[in-house]
Amino acid sequence: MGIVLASSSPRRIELLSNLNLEFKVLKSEIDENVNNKDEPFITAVSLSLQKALDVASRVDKDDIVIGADTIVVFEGEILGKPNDEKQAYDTLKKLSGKYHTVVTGISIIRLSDNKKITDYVSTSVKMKELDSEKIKRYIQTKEPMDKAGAYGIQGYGALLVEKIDGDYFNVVGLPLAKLEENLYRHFNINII
Ligand SMILES: Cc1cn([C@H]2C[C@H](O)[C@@H](COP(=O)(O)OP(=O)(O)OP(=O)(O)O)O2)c(=O)[nH]c1=O
Repeated sequence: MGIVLASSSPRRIELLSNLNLEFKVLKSEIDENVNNKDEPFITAVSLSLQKALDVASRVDKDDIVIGADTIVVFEGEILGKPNDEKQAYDTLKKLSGKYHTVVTGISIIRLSDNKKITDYVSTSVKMKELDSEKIKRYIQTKEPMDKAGAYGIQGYGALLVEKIDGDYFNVVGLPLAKLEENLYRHFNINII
């Protein structure tokens, strides 16, 4: 029996490593199709479950598999990862000076006893007013490209954020306290 993180995200791997938990990493191969008709948290939870199920089918049935998906929601619309610099610019322009919500869905599953636990965490983030020059310079750092909402709060993106209300780690991509709560309650795993 082991723990498997169904993710290729270096942020998630690093966050989980900080807890001194032994785990393997396996990347899921699902298509991340976002359906804007569902409530955003349903999208995040559903994608996290698809990632966990995909990886669970390739590991030991006794393994506990963790999947996560982070989305950025602005005025009810999901803002995904930008496909190009123009999209990154448009996303950051939208977020400038306003509040948005970062939602991470998590799924923890074990096929041997058919346990499938899902949960999510929302964090409210207020961006500073960003002028066009600042946005362009930020895009030049290349940081926005692989990130939901076109920014990374853990990097230069920290300089764009005015304040947050909620779990910081959720914004980075893995709500550690909520994850630990579920690992303890449903799988009897005690980290500290
Ligand atoms: C808002 C925000 C997002 N992000 C990242 C977290 C996620 O990695 C990414 C959202 O994409 P995800 O699809 O959640 O994750 P991923 O494709 O990077 O990795 P995998 O599916 O293999 O687990 O955006 C930050 O790193 N910092 C931030 O401040």
